[in-house]
Amino acid sequence: MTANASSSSTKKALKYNTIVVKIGSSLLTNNGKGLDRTAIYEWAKQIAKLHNEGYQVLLVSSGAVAEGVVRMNLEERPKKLQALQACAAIGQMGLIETWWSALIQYGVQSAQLLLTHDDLANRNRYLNTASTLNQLLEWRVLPVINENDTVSVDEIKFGDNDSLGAMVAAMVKADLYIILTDQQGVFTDNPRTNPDAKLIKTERAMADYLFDVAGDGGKLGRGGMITKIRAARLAAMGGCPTVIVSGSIDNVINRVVKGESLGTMLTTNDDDKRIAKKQWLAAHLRMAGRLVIDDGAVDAIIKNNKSLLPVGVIEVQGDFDEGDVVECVDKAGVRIAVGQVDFSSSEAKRIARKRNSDIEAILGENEERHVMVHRDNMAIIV
Ligand SMILES: Nc1ncnc2c1ncn2[C@@H]1O[C@H](COP(=O)(O)OP(=O)(O)O)[C@@H](O)[C@H]1O
Ligand SMILES: N[C@@H](CCC(=O)OP(=O)(O)O)C(=O)O
Repeated sequence: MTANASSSSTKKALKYNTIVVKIGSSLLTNNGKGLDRTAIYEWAKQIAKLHNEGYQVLLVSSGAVAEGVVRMNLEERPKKLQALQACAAIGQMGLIETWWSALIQYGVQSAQLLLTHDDLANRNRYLNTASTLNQLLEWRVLPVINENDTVSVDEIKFGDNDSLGAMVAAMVKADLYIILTDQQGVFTDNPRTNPDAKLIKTERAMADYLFDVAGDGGKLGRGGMITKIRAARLAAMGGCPTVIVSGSIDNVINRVVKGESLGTMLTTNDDDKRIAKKQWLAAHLRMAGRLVIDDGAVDAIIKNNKSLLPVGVIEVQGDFDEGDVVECVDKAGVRIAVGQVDFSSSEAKRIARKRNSDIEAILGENEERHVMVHRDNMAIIV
């Protein structure tokens, strides 16, 4: 991300440059009585301080539905999707108005971004979103992000803001993702039901046992600890560590950013990045296209852990861009792998079955790409 010129000298000394802070419904809402404005003003103060010190802070804020429920005097969170969406539309007004008023007190201008999963999965929309975010950060405007609940249905929704925050962290190459919640961090069991549960201070985001200890959320939030662990893994894929911590601790955001050990730190390293990427690919539901590959390519991928080269591609199906996730199937149509393709579908069609030495002649001089799907960007399925 582009740094603000005036703050670049400060930034060099900072441990973290770009930070995504996510605040969940269970914290933002005053025990079901609408937005906790006092708490929001307190977090705004902390965030503004970091922003004014030269950090790039992005905020992912839940709370729209919970605020909508209160504004409509409903007894409880509705079950029907359209009523939830309507509540979100009502509550989002209050949410963004509160954040704007709180941040502007400290001279921090803010902007609202409402995103869906599709906006980040579709390459064109991803690039548009990324360039808007870039422009806002360059102007030193603080993005306040929530899911676009109006258009979110199963297929295109994040379902929880924990993963939305992680995707944003990956997009801006954040160096820290902070999830504020209503517990001290991740415990060895749900602390609501087990008073003997112990706080986990630090762990690899990819540690599998975390899924065994993480349970569901409370009444107002939805995802619970499971979605936070999943989100930390998504962030890990981009090399970004996650801290899950209580939003009620005094000056918590600044203290975590300054390196104090609070809550649970979920770390990542290069190996974990690779594992997380492969898991993310394997979990991908919507394929942008399909590459039919020959037997030699199947062997190279499965037995020899090689990348897929254009020469092994028999047929290219679908309309996709460079970087999209496609499936690789054998001649019988059996899925062998999924991966991020290095060429658009129109380019891929022109170089299918061609040797690497022919690619420059087909796609133009100085063409440096020669791998259809790199093994680091591929998850083997069989
Ligand atoms: N192992 C665990 N450690 C901590 N909290 C847990 C654990 N398992 C389940 N939880 C639950 O997750 C809740 C936080 O998730 P959630 O209610 O979705 O909050 P938010 O609105 O902040 O996203 C906690 O209140 C707690 O009841
Ligand atoms: N977009 C929804 C977010 C719901 C949600 O995921 O909440 P949480 O699990 O508390 O972060 C809202 O603003 O109400």
